[in-house]
Amino acid sequence: MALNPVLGKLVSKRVVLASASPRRQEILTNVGLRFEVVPSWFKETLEKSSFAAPYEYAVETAKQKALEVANRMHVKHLRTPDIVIGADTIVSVDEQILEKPVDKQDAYRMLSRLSGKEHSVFTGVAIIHCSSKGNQLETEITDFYEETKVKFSDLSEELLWEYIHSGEPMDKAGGYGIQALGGMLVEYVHGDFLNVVGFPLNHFCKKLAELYYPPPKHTVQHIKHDSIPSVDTFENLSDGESESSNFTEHKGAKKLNSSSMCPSRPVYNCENSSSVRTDSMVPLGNQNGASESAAKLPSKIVDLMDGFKASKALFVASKLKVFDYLKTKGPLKAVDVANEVGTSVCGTERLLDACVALGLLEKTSQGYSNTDSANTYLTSDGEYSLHGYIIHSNDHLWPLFTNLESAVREGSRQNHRAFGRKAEDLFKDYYHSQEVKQRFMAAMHSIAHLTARDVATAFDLSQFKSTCDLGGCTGALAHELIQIYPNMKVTVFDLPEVIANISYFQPSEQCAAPVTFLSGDFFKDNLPEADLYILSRILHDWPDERIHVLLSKISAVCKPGSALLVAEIVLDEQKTHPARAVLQSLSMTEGKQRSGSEYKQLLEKYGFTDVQIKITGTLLDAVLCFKKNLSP
Ligand SMILES: O=c1[nH]cc([C@@H]2O[C@H](COP(=O)(O)OP(=O)(O)OP(=O)(O)O)[C@@H](O)[C@H]2O)c(=O)[nH]1
Repeated sequence: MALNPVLGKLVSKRVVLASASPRRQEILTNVGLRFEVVPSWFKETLEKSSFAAPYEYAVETAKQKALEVANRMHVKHLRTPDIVIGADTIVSVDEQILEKPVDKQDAYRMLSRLSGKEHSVFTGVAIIHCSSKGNQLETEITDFYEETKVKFSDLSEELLWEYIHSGEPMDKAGGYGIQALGGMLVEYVHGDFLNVVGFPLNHFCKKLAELYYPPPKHTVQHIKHDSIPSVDTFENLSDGESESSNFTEHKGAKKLNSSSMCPSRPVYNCENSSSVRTDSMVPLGNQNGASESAAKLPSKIVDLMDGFKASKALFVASKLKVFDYLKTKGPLKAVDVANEVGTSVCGTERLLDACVALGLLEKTSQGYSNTDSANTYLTSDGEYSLHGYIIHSNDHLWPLFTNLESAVREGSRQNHRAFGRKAEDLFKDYYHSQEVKQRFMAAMHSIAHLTARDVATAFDLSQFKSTCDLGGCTGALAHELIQIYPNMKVTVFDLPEVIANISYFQPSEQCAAPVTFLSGDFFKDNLPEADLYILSRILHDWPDERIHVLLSKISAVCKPGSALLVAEIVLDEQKTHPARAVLQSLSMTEGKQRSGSEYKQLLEKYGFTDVQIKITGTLLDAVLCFKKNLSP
């Protein structure tokens, strides 16, 4: 399925997501959908026992959430949205519906019920197309649901309470978040993972494709608005239901006026996870008079045009420590954030709204708060904080990239233009100013910490008893190695100026076998003895002459059978992917990014054999090679 054209159909429309769920916002933002967030005020209080099946409850709740927002926006004389999307996620186990726990005891009740069993997660979704006729809101509703089966392991009391005390269960259906710590409870998932997280993206795209690219006319089964629905799509409407506006909706499955907002017993059967109304809909592409042959929006190019604004919004919010304040004090109104960070209220409000649009923050009537990923990655003390690298990107890379045109024209680094200092002084700069040095170390630490597990586990390194991480900076990778290979002794070898500043970055709990830090210059000084040497994110930075010095030294000190692990982004053979590596090259360091065959060739030149390359699919790939045994 070509996704972009489907989502592209929504580009010119005012799309509203009637949900406060940061996960839903993130899932839709990630695929490039542009939308406003207007959380629904609909209370999830429909009588569960009146629904024949749990998914009917989820679909009806999703619909009522979306209708409440559509109606509110219309009544308030705001511009009526074109499309409102509502969703509701529930867990069903032993014929019970579980929603979000109200407190820790409730979370305990839910999780212990799920322990050791398979359950179903249903997300109901409603897509409401709105239009205004006179003063009346008219809506066309498409709804569907998706089911995913999830099985939990047996959960011990201790694990259960530890998980509950993490706070994660509280805003999540069934009391767990499969995308985070809750993932550890799960034995298997059958079906759409994102459906469990809160939004069945795949089914949603298929639904949009059905709506916007209907099958050729002769295959469409038109249902006349006044026709009697067929028995397999509608349940008996006569059991006590009057012919209310809801009845009209279900009978005709088309137009609703705004008075049909009240939830009432569902009267239709949404079997087969697809709305009974869909087939009867007019192809929407033609509704606003928009021609099908109109130029398709080049969403990728539009995103690239806006990309720098998005990056800068992230950088500025990070620099102002917005995410830190919101983590400890949120939700906060724009004026409170402005007071905390000492900025203008109007500027801050725009910045915060931009962060919401980018999926970094969420906005509710109480104010702005962090999304889960902002707490993890954007706060300066987040578990996998990228704060250091973001500040480095703003303060160092941004000025360099501002001069990219000159860099390309001249084929050289632009430090002199960006910072008034020559490129050769780069490292002197880093280590002479305490502030710049710490910023640089924080940047290196954040990436090293985030990638440490991928690098440490790319190959089984348990055979190596001693490892030396050359240029290992704060020891983020070294600490991870010790965690994974408890028998390994790890030394970090780096410049004295670096080693003098590592204390801030050490993990709080003391590891049983601590990392050894040794000062030295790997171009000049003797290297410590080790079975395994590591060069993580080093080679791409240096010119060939320096690499020659370094690899010759490592090769000389390596005993036969010892190994070298190189962690870098490995380019494809065309040297155009991954984009991160190619874009990094634009900063015009004297070093270069290499393909797998180039690394192989380079390492073999220095006496290493059996070169194995592991493309991890994450931020860093790994290359392992062994020092050749001497010929007999
Ligand atoms: O594994 C996961 N399961 C569920 C979730 C999140 O749980 C909630 C479900 O609640 P609901 O559908 O009622 O949605 P709300 O968050 O209340 O937002 P609305 O404004 O749309 O009502 C949902 O946020 C899921 O994302 C999860 O994160 N992981």
